[in-house]
Amino acid sequence: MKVTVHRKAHFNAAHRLYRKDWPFEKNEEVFGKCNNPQYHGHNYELIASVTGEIDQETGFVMDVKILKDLIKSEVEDAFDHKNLNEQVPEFENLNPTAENIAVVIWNKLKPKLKEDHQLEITLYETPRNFVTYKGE
Ligand SMILES: Nc1nc2c(c(=O)[nH]1)N=C([C@H](O)[C@H](O)COP(=O)(O)OP(=O)(O)OP(=O)(O)O)CN2
Ligand SMILES: [Zn+2]
Repeated sequence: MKVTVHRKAHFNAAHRLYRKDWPFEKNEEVFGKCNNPQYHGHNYELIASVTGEIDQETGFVMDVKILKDLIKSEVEDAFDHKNLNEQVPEFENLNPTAENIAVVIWNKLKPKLKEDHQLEITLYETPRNFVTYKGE
């Protein structure tokens, strides 16, 4: 019997959507206002969902306090109040779209979980735009 534990978190970050190897005009055509060199920010809302068997002794799939601390050390400390393009090494050559941010978060958290735990990341970039990634 598998159960999923969810933990919500948030971080604020600035970004610009563009490719360094494209001319400004092409970035403008593809990414529009998100290509503004002045950057813009989002209040990202994150949901990390861990699925696994309930431990019969503790009754936990995973202690949520441990998940909370992992999200803080791996995501919030790294991304909160940062310029993703300029200050977060993972995005030096990776466009910080919601899709790519979700994959980066999954890659940071998954190795910290038990091997038989599945992880799904839900990332809201705005209240109406969100992505999900579960490592497939
Ligand atoms: N597939 C993606 N498309 C877009 C992404 C993304 O990460 N993945 N990101 C952006 C922009 O960064 C930004 O999120 C879009 O802002 P905006 O269009 O203003 O979003 P809103 O939800 O505020 O827009 P409403 O029209 O008010 O719903 C663009 N595309
Ligand atoms: Zn944006």
